[in-house]
Amino acid sequence: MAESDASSIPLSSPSSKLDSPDGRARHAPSPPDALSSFGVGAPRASSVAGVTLSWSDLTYTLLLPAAERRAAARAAAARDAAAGTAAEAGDSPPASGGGGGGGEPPDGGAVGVDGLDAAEARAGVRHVLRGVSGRVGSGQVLAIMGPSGCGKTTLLNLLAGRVAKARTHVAGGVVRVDGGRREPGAFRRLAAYVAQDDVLFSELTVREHIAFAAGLRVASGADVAPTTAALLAELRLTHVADSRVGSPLVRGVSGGERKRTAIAVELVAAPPLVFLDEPTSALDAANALVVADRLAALAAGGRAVVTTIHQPRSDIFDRFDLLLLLARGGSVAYWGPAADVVTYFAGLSLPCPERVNPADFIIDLVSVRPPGAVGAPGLPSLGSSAATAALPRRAGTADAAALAAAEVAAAAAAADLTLILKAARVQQLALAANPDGAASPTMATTEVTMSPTAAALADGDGVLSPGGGAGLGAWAAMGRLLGRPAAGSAVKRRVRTGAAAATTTGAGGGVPAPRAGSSSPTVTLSRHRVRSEASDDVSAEEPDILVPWGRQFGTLLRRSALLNVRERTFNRSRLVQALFVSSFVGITFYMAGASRTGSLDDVVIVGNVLGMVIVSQLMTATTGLSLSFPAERAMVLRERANGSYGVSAYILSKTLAESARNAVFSLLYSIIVYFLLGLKPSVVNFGLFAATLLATSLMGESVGLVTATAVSSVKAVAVLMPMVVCLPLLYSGILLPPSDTPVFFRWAFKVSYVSYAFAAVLKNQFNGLLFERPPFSFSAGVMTGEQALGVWQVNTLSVGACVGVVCAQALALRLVAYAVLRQRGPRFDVSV
Ligand SMILES: Nc1ncnc2c1ncn2[C@@H]1O[C@H](COP(=O)(O)OP(=O)(O)OP(=O)(O)O)[C@@H](O)[C@H]1O
Repeated sequence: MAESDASSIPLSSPSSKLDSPDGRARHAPSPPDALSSFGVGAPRASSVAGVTLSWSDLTYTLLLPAAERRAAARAAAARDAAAGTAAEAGDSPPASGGGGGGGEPPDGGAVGVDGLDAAEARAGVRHVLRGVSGRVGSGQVLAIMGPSGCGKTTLLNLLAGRVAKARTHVAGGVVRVDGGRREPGAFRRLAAYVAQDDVLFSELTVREHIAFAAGLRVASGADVAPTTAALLAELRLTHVADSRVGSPLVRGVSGGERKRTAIAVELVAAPPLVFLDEPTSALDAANALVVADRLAALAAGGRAVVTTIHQPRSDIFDRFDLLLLLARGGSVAYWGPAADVVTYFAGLSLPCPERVNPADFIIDLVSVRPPGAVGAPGLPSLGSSAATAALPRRAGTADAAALAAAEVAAAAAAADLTLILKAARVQQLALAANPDGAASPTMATTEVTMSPTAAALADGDGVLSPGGGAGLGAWAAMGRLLGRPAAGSAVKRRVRTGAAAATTTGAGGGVPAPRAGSSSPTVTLSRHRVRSEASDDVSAEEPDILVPWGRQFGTLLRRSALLNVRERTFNRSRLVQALFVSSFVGITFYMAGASRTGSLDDVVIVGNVLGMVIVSQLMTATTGLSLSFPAERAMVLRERANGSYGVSAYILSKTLAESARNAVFSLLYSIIVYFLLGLKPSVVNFGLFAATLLATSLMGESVGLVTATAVSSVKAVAVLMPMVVCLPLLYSGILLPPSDTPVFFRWAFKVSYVSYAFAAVLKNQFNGLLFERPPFSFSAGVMTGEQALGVWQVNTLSVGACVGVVCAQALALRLVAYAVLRQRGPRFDVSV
């Protein structure tokens, strides 16, 4: 895309929020730059570097899956057919001017009742964002608002560089930092991203969360404590600093404190840009207000804050400096000072009734869609209505803004909300594209006359509806909301229009047209696959990590160890498992290993018991990690996305911490089983037995880790788990020897990790034993333990070698987990 510099975007109307009604410090007078034309958010004395984020013409288009494409095409065809029927019946409203009938709307702004317009349906795409421009600077809080599904999160993610890599979408437009294109790695150091769902460890305290995050991201270790203390104070968390965060099942800090902890954790590296997705969702009013206050305080500290928010209370809305209001379909309905939005819509003959929360009012405005909205049969499209058809068009000149302004008035005269919002957007784009417009964003007022039809519509008397009947209620409600005069009366309205155009001169004016050869992504829809060329531009690198590997490893090891100690329920379960299973096995087969009669039964029983010991160790370790890791995966993704550490530091620290915990429980289990079973009374043999069980645990955990990293669904992991344990068990020799297995499966004994662990415990027990008589014959004499091992046909390796193979396999699987985690790591589309 030919890059237009959004930093030159002039703003629609000046206002000042220097003195807030509640006396809170808001904004110092701003220098006369483009931002200051909003009259808000001048840079303040701050602890972080100042930054300006600007974006222009952002688009986000979903490439529909084949089934959805077919359904959408069928719906479009049905609409076309209905439109043809209606046109033949002379059913179109007079103002349509041929623009309806399901024809492709200009500007891509039309959205049908099912969320897709006809053009989108035919193209097999869905526009989520359409040409969104804006700007935010240090000291400002920008709220992105709009109805559910309008693209708020998508826009936030685009701005934050957090749109996940996928071939199912195409992003277009340009985002700039301080006027220049952003470099993904560097940008992630500038920007904090607080997701809607808090990803925190329930067992850690608020202070520990911040301190560990600081340990991983603050360049000097000596700064960790002061950074933690400062953030606790800044986010008003000092009073709960040493409280556990908790979870839905374990009571911890309040929802607001939890959210503020999640914010604090992201702020440890003092990023000048903060992105938050719905930070007040799921909070009660009081907590939501505290969070909003903290966002204002963050801005007051010199940060630029961008947040999505659904329908804030008026006192929360008051904390916002800038507002970007998205309408259904991802078009901009308003962009400018939050304080001016009510005036702005009032100027478009859409006044906010008294005692109505402005946030509710504007969301209702952009949420209500009349029946058969633009693009549906019989409705006019912008630029084709009779009211605007005669307007002069001089493409590429500053008249575009004048034209847009006139269209606003025409739309208001037609009382067509969709057209009003759309025309207003075009007008804003026209102003935005005019580099000289900063000097002249003033709005003039124009008298327009509402037709009786329009007035009737506005009155919501239930008689007339633009779509010809269905969905009257929405318009009636809108009429009541607007409190318009009675039907049939021609009413003079003062409509604010973009007179800026009259004073706008110079190149660059006009609505930005699609640019040939621009960076707008190419979308190729083929029968078999959907491909986006732009989406190949993906950040595959680890974001730059701020601290050295040693500190990453040390901090993660301490955190893992602390978490292991704090996981009381899990630890108790493991203790119960170790005590009970070992005790029951040991008591049931008491002193079985001490028998030297050489009876076949005795030998087989000892082998079976040892096999069961191995399997129980394996199952405990495998299921434990595979079911606990998915919760941690979200944390790993979040922390890797913000450049906290690399996968190697994570895997190694996790392995060491888990091994230490395993060693404790494994040793306990080994002691009880070994002595109750009466296995060989030798320290060396006990050591080898305990080492085999520990290696088996590590192997089990490795299997669980690989499965849990490769498969994201916990249910799928639970289903796969028996397979990854049972198949190696099948070819271990515990159930049947290799000679009784089909020839083509015998190789499996050579790779089955269970077979090596089993061989190790068997050899450890039987090697060197002497039985009174051979177990398999009635002949007299002495039989050796080595001969007894023939029952299971185990391999010829030594005990130590078998343990070594299990450890090597465990290590290899950790490397696989490393590779999978790296490959599955955060990968973002950085095409804008
Ligand atoms: N990767 C994707 N795959 C499928 N649909 C997507 C994808 N990204 C966005 N969408 C769709 O785009 C639309 C906008 O989504 P988005 O999450 O941005 O909306 P939102 O305004 O934040 O909604 P809400 O307020 O409900 O969270 C939704 O209809 C969503 O389903």
